[in-house]
Amino acid sequence: GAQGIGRAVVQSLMQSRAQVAVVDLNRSCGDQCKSELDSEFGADCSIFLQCDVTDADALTAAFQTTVDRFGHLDIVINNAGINEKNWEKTIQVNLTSVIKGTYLGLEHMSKEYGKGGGSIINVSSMAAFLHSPHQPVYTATKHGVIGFSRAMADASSLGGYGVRINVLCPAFVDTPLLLSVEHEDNMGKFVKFKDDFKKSMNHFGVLKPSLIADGMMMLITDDTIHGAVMKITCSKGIHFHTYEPMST
Ligand SMILES: NC(=O)C1=CN([C@@H]2O[C@H](COP(=O)(O)OP(=O)(O)OC[C@H]3O[C@@H](n4cnc5c(N)ncnc54)[C@H](O)[C@@H]3O)[C@@H](O)[C@H]2O)C=CC1
Ligand SMILES: CCCCC/C=C\C=C\C(=O)C/C=C\C/C=C\CCCC(=O)O
Repeated sequence: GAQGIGRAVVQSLMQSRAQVAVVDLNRSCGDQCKSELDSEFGADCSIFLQCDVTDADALTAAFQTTVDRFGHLDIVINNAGINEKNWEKTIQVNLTSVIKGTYLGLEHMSKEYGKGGGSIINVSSMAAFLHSPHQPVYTATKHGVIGFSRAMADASSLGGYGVRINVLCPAFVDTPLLLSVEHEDNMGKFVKFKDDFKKSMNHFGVLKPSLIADGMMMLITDDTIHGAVMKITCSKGIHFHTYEPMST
């Protein structure tokens, strides 16, 4: 992502000397991000690929271009997310593309395909632990990201893929996405709940994108973390969700 949480994560990755492909639909935002990265880190360390993640062929090509440019892939972050009145599109971006991005990441990193392993982080939300009236379809997609990612993490363990798969669930973060709550195009009929949504933001507080990047770097660098669901909130900071063990 060229803005918001994605932009903060790119900054942290590049400060850690990673080479990064920034994939985003928004060309002007991507060009600005690339020019900032070139000034700070040099032009060879990043590429910007304009791509709609819901276009399966374009996403496949973006992965291939990244591997062609940098030689191999170690980390995939499926971060794109929207909240739109067009709820089917919301599902395509927030869930279907996360699944596609995970499968493509595995094609390029899994030992099953003779590759060297890696790390995939899928971005969900604390909305997956609430059932607020402001965003039913957005909430459903974020539940879906957790279910899919945990199941794929188990598949990776069982199949010896050598790929860690984790989920990151932020509470409210100060990014342009929060502004969507004001717009009927985004909220549809739920726009009438916007004041309630803002009350919830005031109650729970709003996080800085840099803290989400810190959590992301923890998931990337700690190779003991696999199948985990990281939550980041104002009250508890970076912590992990705990699940009841399955009955035997
Ligand atoms: N901001 C918040 O309060 C929270 C955000 N999240 C999640 O974090 C992720 C990032 O969100 P933010 O940075 O806040 O949003 P943002 O709106 O600032 O950035 C999202 C980026 O995704 C890109 N994008 C949207 N549709 C795309 C598509 N079809 N193909 C490619 N790129 C596309 C946008 O151009 C934008 O650069 C999302 O998955 C969001 O659901 C989770 C919890 C809280
Ligand atoms: C109203 C729809 C807008 C959807 C897109 C905008 C914002 C997205 C926000 C989130 O994903 C986060 C949503 C809900 C969780 C927020 C806070 C919970 C904190 C719980 C706690 O601190 O214990």
